[in-house]
Amino acid sequence: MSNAKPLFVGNWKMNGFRANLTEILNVEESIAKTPFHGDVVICPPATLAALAVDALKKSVIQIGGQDCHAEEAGAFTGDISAEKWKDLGAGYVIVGHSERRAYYQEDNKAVKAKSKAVLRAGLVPIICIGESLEERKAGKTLEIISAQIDGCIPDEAQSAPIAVGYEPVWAIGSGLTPTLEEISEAHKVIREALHKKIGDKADLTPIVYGGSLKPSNAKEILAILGVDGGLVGGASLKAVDFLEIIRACDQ
Ligand SMILES: O=C(CO)COP(=O)(O)O
Repeated sequence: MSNAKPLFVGNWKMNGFRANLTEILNVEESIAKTPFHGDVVICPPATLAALAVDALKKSVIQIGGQDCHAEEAGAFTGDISAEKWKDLGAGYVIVGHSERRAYYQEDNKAVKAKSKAVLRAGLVPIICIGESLEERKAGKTLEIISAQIDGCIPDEAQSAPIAVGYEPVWAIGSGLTPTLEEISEAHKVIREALHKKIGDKADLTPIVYGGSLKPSNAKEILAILGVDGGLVGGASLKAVDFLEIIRACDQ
């Protein structure tokens, strides 16, 4: 942890059906009772987002988008702008996820434009960064993640809240995670790079870890200084597992 408010994000990706929302509702009460003073966000597929906002209206769980278009509106078939997420009642939007970078060729410049759009709409961007396996093997991890922070964080972040997700690409969905020392080192470097971009506000910005985070490894990873929560994929689809990860946070 750092001085930032803890944040847990369940990124369902292109998974889940209505039934999964019912499951979340069933454990929502437990999340509310958990002695944890952070934010909990679920980012379901767009088809479930409106249902999720309604179902979770009175709950402590907020809804987020998984991506957005950089423009406010227009002829962009299939896309969703940050303003649409805001209109729906979402509080957050994930931008720059490695799957978007890999499958839709989104580079740091595109991620910066999307981050700007989310801030323009008055929402919190969860800006994702992380090295590939090749970059880690070549000893370039710290250099890459610093450059991603430098390239993705817009000036507007100096005066509005953001969150950063550190997700080593090779750890996503693989069951593999970096060592605790490697995670600690990465978060330290990310915070330093953030300082250069947004000054002391970096100390209050949640930097969350993602990549094969699950109930069995959550406690040790969340105990690392500078890890302010989790960005959870697979394990967030099982509400009880997501709850257990949140409970592993010592706040
Ligand atoms: O990509 C992720 C969350 O955005 C992490 O996915 P997993 O938790 O399934 O590894």
